[in-house]
Amino acid sequence: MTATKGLEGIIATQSSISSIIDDQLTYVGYDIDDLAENSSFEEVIYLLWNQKLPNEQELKSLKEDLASNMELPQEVIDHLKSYDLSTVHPMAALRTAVSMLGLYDSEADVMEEEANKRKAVRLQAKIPAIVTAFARLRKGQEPISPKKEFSFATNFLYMLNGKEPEDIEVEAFNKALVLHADHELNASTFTARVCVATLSDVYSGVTAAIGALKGPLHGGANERVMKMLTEIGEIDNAIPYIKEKLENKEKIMGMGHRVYRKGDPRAKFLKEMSKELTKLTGHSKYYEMSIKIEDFIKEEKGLPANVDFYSASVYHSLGVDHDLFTPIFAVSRVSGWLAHILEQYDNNRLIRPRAEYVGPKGQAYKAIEQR
Ligand SMILES: CC(=O)SCCNC(=O)CCNC(=O)[C@H](O)C(C)(C)COP(=O)(O)OP(=O)(O)OC[C@H]1O[C@@H](n2cnc3c(N)ncnc32)[C@H](O)[C@@H]1OP(=O)(O)O
Ligand SMILES: O=C([O-])CC(=O)C(=O)O
Repeated sequence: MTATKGLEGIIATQSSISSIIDDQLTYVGYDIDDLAENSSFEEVIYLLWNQKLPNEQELKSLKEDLASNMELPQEVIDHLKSYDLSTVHPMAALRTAVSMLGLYDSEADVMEEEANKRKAVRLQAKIPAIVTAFARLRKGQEPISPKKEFSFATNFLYMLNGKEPEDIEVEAFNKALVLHADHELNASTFTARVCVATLSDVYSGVTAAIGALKGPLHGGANERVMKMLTEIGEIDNAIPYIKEKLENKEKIMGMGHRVYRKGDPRAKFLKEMSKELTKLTGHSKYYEMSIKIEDFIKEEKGLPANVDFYSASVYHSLGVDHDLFTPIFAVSRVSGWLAHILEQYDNNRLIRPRAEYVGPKGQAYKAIEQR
């Protein structure tokens, strides 16, 4: 038995949800380019959970279910208020609040398929409510209730900012949600599947996945991309800054990917949005800097930009606090986690790989006074 570091290239499960073949991403066989251009995030949620696109009635019903499940238990809001809001990272708050939601769901441990689907709707609806409630509470503002007539993307921006968003903001945010929704067996999705394969509950699976997404090598990279762009400050500083990082063997956030070698098909959409939105909001320098960094890293290291790279300047242009970038990733990716959790339950077997033992062998126990 020999271990493959980071399980690179290992096929760990079969799945009908999304695929990456020759650097192209599909959700249930639909090309991501097609979905990014045409679909609403709600359609994508339906697609991932049901392996088919919804008809008008099915979509209407899902939209109503989501909008009517966004209210949070008062206990969760009170709990958020009890944190030290000036220091707690929103991903840590989200991880804890999602775990807490399970305490107030009477079906939390009911393992029937229909009950799991109902919990999926509740989690998909309540995660944006947690993120926006946290964001408002730490600014001394009260959480805002969603509006039933609003789309998912509109409601998120409305609950965050307290005003109805512009069409261009909704369009960009909807597209970002579609692009981040699922990605085969990425680290957080794998975490969710490992967790529920023990027949643990949906809340445990999603809580575990949030923990995995939080790390800087995964979803946490988007916040760090913005930190990098802010530190660089001016376009002319970009290349010297990156050269120094590379000399110090530091990784450039938002660059590289375990699966994509030539390029991430989602990045072009985010790049285009970044160009448009940064221009509109007077933040073009972040787009210009990003281009320089992308070209330089491609040339020097042969590494492409990943989904986190241009999403940073997109969210910045939408006026989102930088530490909310990864929670926003979770708002979208939970749709994929839930699809994978349902798929795992549907054809479950405990996930339990082996380790190649490389430690010492044949040691004789010594009494403590002889060590
Ligand atoms: C939504 C997502 O999760 S997308 C990924 C988000 N993460 C990031 O953007 C963080 C930065 N990127 C990375 O750390 C990596 O590219 C990963 C973790 C995403 C993928 O990594 P892997 O394919 O496993 O590559 P690994 O980390 O083993 O690196 C292989 C080589 O490429 C280099 N490399 C990989 N990514 C980068 C990077 N972003 N900057 C500089 N060098 C890099 C490594 O230093 C290493 O070089 P070496 O062989 O000379 O030591
Ligand atoms: O797939 C991965 O390794 C990382 C990820 O989640 C993504 O790119 O969306």
